[in-house]
Amino acid sequence: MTDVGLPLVVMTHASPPSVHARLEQQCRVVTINKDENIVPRQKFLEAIKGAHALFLNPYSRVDAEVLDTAGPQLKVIATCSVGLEHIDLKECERRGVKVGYTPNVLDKAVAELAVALTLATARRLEEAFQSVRDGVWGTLWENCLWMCGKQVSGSVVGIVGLGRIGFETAKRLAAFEPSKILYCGNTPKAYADTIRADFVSFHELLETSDFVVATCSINDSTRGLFDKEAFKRMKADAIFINVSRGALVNQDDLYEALSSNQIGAAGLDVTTPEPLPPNHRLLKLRNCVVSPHLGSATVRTRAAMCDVCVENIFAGLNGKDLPSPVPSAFK
Ligand SMILES: O=C(O)C(=O)CO
Repeated sequence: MTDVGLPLVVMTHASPPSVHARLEQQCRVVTINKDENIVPRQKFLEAIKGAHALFLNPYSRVDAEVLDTAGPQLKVIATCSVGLEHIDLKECERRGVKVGYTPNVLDKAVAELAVALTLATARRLEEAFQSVRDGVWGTLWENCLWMCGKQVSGSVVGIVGLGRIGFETAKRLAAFEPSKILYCGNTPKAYADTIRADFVSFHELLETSDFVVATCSINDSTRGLFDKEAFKRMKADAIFINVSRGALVNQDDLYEALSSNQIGAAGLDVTTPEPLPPNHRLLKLRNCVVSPHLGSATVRTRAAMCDVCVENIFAGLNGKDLPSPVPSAFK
């Protein structure tokens, strides 16, 4: 049987075999890049010509050029992410191309990573592992403050943006018995009462928290939120964690704050750019830990995200409403 009459789905990345198999029941599937994280732009443009659906990772920018290149038969774009800043949503809407994304299914995985990064940064785990490899473990207890870090219990935890991911993160950190949980954002949230979190201003949160955890989404009002001014307001031993987007942070200001010990340490799962070049000056700092944007990177969560994408693609190709559409408020 020939599959030439089937709609063409172009995927930017490899996915679990079961996801492929489901798509192949109804579509022709082309995977652009099976090995590398980020598809080079030219390769992406070449591959999408004639596509009816795009199945994207969040590193593939969709703009007018992409939509022109794909052609007018393009019906649906399914991004395997909750972040949408790589897609020109207005341009898609203008052309009648539906866009679906993957909220909800990744909240818990990102929250677990936020907790892991918080603990790894607070307990200096990267330095600690390295000290064992370097054979300097022997100094332990010659100085009882050797390799000492901070603990969450008894500390003030501040969550910037108590949305779905922020709430899941706060719930998990609550189990460590912080003295207080604070949060800030546009409006107080009723569900914050279940973890006894207090709504405060951004400035009060910065000035009071021992741990400042950024989980808010990126938009015009949060871009560059963590700048020189913000770091100046934080406590001298504050720990800053970012699992949202690198663009929330002015990285030069963060570097200054960390290298001058204006704040204690930072744990970043997101940076600008991504990947962060291995010789970047942030990576030379003892008090900065960086993971390679692993928030949703568990086998189960990635499979769930891919499943949502498949459902969005099938619905879009069949002219139906997407089960997980981008809300019109985001456009
Ligand atoms: O889905 C996204 O946008 C993420 O960044 C998850 O880590």
